[in-house]
Amino acid sequence: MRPYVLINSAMSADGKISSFLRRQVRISGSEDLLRVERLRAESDAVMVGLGTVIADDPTLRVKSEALRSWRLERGVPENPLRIVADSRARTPPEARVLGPGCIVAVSRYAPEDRLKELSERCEIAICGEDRVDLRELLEMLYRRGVRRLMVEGGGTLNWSLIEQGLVDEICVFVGPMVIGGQDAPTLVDGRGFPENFQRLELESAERIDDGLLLKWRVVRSA
Ligand SMILES: NC(=O)C1=CN([C@@H]2O[C@H](COP(=O)(O)OP(=O)(O)OC[C@H]3O[C@@H](n4cnc5c(N)ncnc54)[C@H](OP(=O)(O)O)[C@@H]3O)[C@@H](O)[C@H]2O)C=CC1
Ligand SMILES: Nc1nc(O)c(N)c(N[C@@H]2O[C@H](COP(=O)(O)O)[C@@H](O)[C@H]2O)n1
Repeated sequence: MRPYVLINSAMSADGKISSFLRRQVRISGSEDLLRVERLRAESDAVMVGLGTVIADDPTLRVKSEALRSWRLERGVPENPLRIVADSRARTPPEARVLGPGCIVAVSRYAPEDRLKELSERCEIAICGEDRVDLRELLEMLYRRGVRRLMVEGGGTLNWSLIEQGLVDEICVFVGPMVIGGQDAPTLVDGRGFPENFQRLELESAERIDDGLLLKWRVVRSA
């Protein structure tokens, strides 16, 4: 058993989630950021890959005091669990995502000294031989009570999850800009499907913040 998995992302009109500099680009408008904040608050855990930690240094916490109180009233911690997929335990010790409530998922390939240092700042979960085994990780999270997992990118992690059939829903805010660049990260990177592309079913399309919020359901092949 695994949690319900929702990818949330913001991309430019040309499908980029950042520029070729791979630094955080503000694509969402204020209304979309509020929506993302609510999605975080409604999730049991929020996950990113190491690439996003290095590029964006996200907190992955719920910033709104009202939403944190809303969670507490429901008997859950102020913030969802924060998960980083990081096969070789390269998360910088000063990364803002670390601290109580953070799990760094590593592979058995992760060096002992890095694990020792990181384990002072977060919980470590070992899943997979040379790369984080995402299915194993999701099953472990389910056993720990995670029923709804929000994935906040980037394109490499999104690809692995989609390729392995581990995603249920994709929410994308398409912002009013062109970023361009053949090396700029896109919503889904990785190797890509040569054929038999992952099919999606459009659930809704809504105009917000001078952009478009698209919600897609991932179609399971029979
Ligand atoms: N606009 C938006 O909504 C968002 C934009 N971004 C942007 O995306 C860019 C970062 O993208 P990207 O580098 O792809 O980052 P990811 O967050 O996808 O992290 C990728 C890394 O995760 C690690 N990882 C561990 N296990 C796996 C696995 N099974 N499958 C895939 N990856 C795994 C890998 O490192 P290792 O092999 O060492 O484990 C991999 O290099 C930045 O520019 C950031 O600003 C990011 C999030 C949202
Ligand atoms: N929804 C959304 N819109 C954008 O324009 C973005 N650049 C991102 N990036 C994601 O948001 C995370 C920031 O997290 P914190 O607010 O610092 O906790 C970042 O890591 C990306 O996942 N998202």
